[in-house]
Amino acid sequence: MGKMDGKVALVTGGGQGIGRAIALRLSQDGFAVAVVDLNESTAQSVAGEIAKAGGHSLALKVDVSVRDQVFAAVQETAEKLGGFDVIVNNAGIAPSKLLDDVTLADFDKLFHINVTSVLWGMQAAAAQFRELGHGGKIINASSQAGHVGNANLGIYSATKFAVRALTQTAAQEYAQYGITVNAYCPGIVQTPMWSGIDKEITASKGEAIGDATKEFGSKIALGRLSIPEDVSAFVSFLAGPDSDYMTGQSPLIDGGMMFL
Ligand SMILES: NC(=O)C1=CN([C@@H]2O[C@H](COP(=O)(O)OP(=O)(O)OC[C@H]3O[C@@H](n4cnc5c(N)ncnc54)[C@H](O)[C@@H]3O)[C@@H](O)[C@H]2O)C=CC1
Ligand SMILES: CC(=O)C(C)=O
Repeated sequence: MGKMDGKVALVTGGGQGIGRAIALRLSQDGFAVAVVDLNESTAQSVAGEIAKAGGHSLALKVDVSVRDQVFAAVQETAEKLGGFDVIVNNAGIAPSKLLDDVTLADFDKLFHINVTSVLWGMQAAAAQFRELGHGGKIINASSQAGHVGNANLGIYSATKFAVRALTQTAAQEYAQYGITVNAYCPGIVQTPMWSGIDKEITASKGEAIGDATKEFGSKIALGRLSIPEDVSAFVSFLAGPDSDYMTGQSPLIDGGMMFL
């Protein structure tokens, strides 16, 4: 078993991609893990992987943009897994569009799923930590696109800047309760989300599928795209005791893409 035996974590968007890797890694670390996703079957499949490897898990179908559903998921997790110590607000979407083409419906959908959800997750986790009488860790998904505006992904970038703002504010407001709040900011991670972005951007420019990946990829100092496990290793650090003196931070895990 792992260093975090007896602790409980909830991971949103845990059914695939980065969230799946985080759920599996936190389980390896010893956490009991609630795998939360809008897609019930992928959440169940990841919970099944955890159980097969000898861990404890729970799959929950939740739309993270709906406050009551997020609060109910945190409560159910605490009751069924026997505590609550870490939330990873990872779920997100990344449709690409030029700014000129963005509608109010596009804007609202992106902000509700990528930002409002993080607010609900932080509120629900902080309330649960206080009810249980201890501190905890809140970990949010931002992006390199939360440090620099990305062409074709303008509103997505705005949501990820907003996640950094919420992370900094929550770190200040929740420190008095022993709660730390940090974010992770990956570059390109090879997941279904990134494949979708490449397809949309290349189609809009009349390029071949894969060209957007080549263009972004050529800027990575370490010479390779990242995989979900590059991110989950960092989230493991944020979820464990070695990050206890860190709060309000949103570091890049981008292979050196941002300083080139
Ligand atoms: N893949 C990449 O290159 C990067 C991703 N990120 C961020 O990392 C996070 C995870 O990304 P990926 O794993 O690549 O995405 P993905 O699209 O592969 O997986 C996202 C998961 O979130 C779930 N989800 C979407 N909307 C939901 C909702 N309303 N309620 C509950 N679950 C919902 C989906 O069903 C899916 O399982 C996102 O916040 C993303 O913005 C950040 C930087 C780079
Ligand atoms: C999707 C995303 O956040 C990227 C490519 O940084």
